[in-house]
Amino acid sequence: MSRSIYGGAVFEMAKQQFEQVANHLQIPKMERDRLLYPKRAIAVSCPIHRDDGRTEVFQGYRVQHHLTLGPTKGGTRFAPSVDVGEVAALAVWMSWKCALAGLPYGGAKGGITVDPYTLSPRELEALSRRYMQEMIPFVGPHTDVMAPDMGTNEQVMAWFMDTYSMYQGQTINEIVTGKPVSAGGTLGRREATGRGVAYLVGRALDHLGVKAGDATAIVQGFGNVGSVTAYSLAERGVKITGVSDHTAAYYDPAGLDVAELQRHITKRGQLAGFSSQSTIEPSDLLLRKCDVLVPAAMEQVITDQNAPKLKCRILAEGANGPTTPEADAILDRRGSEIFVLPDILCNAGGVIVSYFEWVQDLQRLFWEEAEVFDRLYRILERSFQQVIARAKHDRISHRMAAMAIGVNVVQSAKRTRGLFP
Ligand SMILES: NC(=O)C1=CN([C@@H]2O[C@H](COP(=O)(O)OP(=O)(O)OC[C@H]3O[C@@H](n4cnc5c(N)ncnc54)[C@H](O)[C@@H]3O)[C@@H](O)[C@H]2O)C=CC1
Ligand SMILES: O=C(O)CCC(=O)C(=O)O
Repeated sequence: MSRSIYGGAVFEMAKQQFEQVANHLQIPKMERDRLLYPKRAIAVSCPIHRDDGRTEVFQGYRVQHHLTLGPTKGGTRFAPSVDVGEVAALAVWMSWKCALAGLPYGGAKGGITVDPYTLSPRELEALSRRYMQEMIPFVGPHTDVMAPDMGTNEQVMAWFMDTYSMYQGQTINEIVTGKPVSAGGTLGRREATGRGVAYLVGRALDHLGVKAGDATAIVQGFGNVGSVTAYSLAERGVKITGVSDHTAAYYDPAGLDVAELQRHITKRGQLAGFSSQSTIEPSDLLLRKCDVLVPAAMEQVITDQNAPKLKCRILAEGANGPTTPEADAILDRRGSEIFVLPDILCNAGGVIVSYFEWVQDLQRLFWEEAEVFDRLYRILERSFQQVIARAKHDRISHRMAAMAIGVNVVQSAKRTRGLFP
């Protein structure tokens, strides 16, 4: 690629990971740009009226990585960090994630550069609707299907679906996933990512011969992924000793009450103010001793600075891209000390159940919750087994194995369709 619009540390990280796996797979140089660089990137300006009467314009993006296997699929992030590079990296990771799980999708991701915590509910609705309105020419149930990510939720998905449907003159549920059940969503999507993380942690504990009832876990981020992961791990008997969000971090070796934490969040909207006794420095949280460490917030929180000091047995990546390549190299050197569940495997529960939601919407035929989770766990189990086997066979890390499987799927589909070069 001569010059690209994709810059920044997060895209560099996705690129570095891809180059490593491409070297391992001996992918010819001329094929690499085709696999890595996104098909399309859309940038839009979203003006809204603020509650104080001002007009403010927010920048929005959507990056569609490849359309080789079907429509593109991925979440929409509302966060101050959002830029085209971050969104592109997340779209690339979505592609490897969908391919590893065997879903008929390419990856996409979108977002708005905004701190959603500073918006009133009316402003959030106006911005969500304006963003979808601007995206209408570029998305569709068979082109690109959005879903939630950081800073967005079921309500935002309902506004997206409603805005798109109003412009089409009919209800089109299948334009987004992660909707409320009352607006054509599926049972289980809200919990899918966190329950998937907990399922895979259970499998990793089995692998290490550790009983869930003897294990402890620390979870960074207490939003959709973090809170459901904490809850589901606690249900499996794991003691939750640490949690954090963007406002506070708590650690108690005796265990924290996840239901209490959830009630506090529902009331206050943030973890701050939960307890004065167990409060600790957020940066310390990741370094506390535990069996399972779950980063479930931002990218690049496990770095070359803290990777040598991690005291966990399992690193379960609920977040996308929490571990930098430099940290990965350190974890590799630490060998079997830390069992890594890489992001594209660990947090795939969300997009897998999104796929189920899309299928149900297209068919207008809805499943029982038990069927959703039974099918989810079967796919996760297959992916887990494939990653473990590939890592062992090729003598590579779990991340490289997961990516190798995903990249191979996309590469072979491109070759078969004749889209290369
Ligand atoms: N929502 C989903 O279905 C999926 C989300 N993910 C990934 O999981 C991660 C979290 O996403 P969601 O839970 O959906 O977002 P969310 O918006 O529901 O929650 C994010 C959480 O992270 C916390 N947070 C933000 N900055 C932080 C910081 N500096 N330190 C500690 N906590 C911080 C927030 O306070 C909040 O508790 C992201 O990386 C996202 O891309 C991955 C797969 C699916
Ligand atoms: O549910 C989806 O379609 C995508 C979820 C997502 O954004 C992710 O897996 O990172």
